[in-house]
Amino acid sequence: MAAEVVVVGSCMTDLVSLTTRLPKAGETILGHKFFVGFGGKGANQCVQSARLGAKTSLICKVGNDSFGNDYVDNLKKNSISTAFVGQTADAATGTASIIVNSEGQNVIVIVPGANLLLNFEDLKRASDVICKAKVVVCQLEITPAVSLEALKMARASGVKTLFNPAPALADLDPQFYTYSDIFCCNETEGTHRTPVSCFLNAVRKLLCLDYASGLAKWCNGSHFGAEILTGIPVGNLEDAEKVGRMLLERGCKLVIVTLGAEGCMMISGDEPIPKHVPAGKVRAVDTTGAGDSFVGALAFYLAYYPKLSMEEMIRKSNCVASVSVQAPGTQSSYPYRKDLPQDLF
Ligand SMILES: Nc1ncnc2c1ncn2[C@@H]1O[C@H](COP(=O)(O)OP(=O)(O)OP(=O)(O)O)[C@@H](O)[C@H]1O
Ligand SMILES: [K+]
Repeated sequence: MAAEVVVVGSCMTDLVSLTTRLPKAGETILGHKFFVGFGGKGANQCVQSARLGAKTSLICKVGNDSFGNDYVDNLKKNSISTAFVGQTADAATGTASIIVNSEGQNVIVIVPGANLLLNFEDLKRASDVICKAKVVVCQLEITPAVSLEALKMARASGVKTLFNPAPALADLDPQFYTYSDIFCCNETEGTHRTPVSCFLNAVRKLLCLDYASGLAKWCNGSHFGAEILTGIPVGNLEDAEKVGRMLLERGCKLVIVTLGAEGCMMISGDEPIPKHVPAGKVRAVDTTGAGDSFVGALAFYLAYYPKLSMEEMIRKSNCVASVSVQAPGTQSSYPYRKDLPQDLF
């Protein structure tokens, strides 16, 4: 049976070492803890969608190495089709190597590796699954031209396209706006949290195994945002509305700006008056990966509950993402359908 939600995107292995201080150039120091986690925006979003019950397929590329093998196992454990997960001998599985000291400072090296080898040929091979999907979801952690091509293939078959422009590119190809049915970006870092507070929350929960990819994005400044796309810093709802209008003018049909604890702002050509869809009040322990939880949930609702209003889909996706912020880590914090209030389904 065809997958209803198809994600074309990244897989990253997070390699995290905790030390008391950061090493100087040429120095060797001892760390006190090491852990490995599963990350990458494409995989994260696909995992959240699958955990809500969506039939999913991830189109991605990992290395022909132990990290790649482990990642394929992780996807299978989440009931995701790996029919179009390529393994290449030409690059290693994408990694984020992160060293964090006890003050929360870090050094990070991201090697996208195999993610950047996902190519047009791979999409062609998967064209049947892309064209039969209900929703195709893309981000920017693979070669942007490949994401754009996937959106075009989906659009040509009348498949709904959900695009999450993360991490942000200042010079995003304008075709991304016109080929996105739903363009879902976050605000730029607001006052509701900082990378360091986000990180400290995560470290307090040392049991977490896979927060690092998200952390890496916060800390290396590649965290995408409405601000990077439009030049407008989003500090409040009005700013978010301005950003939404600007993105609509660039050709998007519907724009969602996620606002952390404040939920989301949505605006569309059909409903040009911006609408705030608040999230419920929860005690957040680690917001890492919330954006991917939201996008994965939205893809699920678009595919399985197409008759719901967009506002209702966003409200439900807010509920799912707000559960993820109450647990440490990224994929490890994503809820399963059985653990959620059944009125979400
Ligand atoms: N503190 C919070 N309380 C409740 N819900 C939250 C909170 N933080 C995030 N969320 C939910 O998660 C969604 C996405 O959050 P956010 O806007 O922070 O995305 P993001 O910046 O892409 O996150 P990240 O980069 O950490 O994955 C929000 O729209 C909301 O539904
Ligand atoms: K989390």
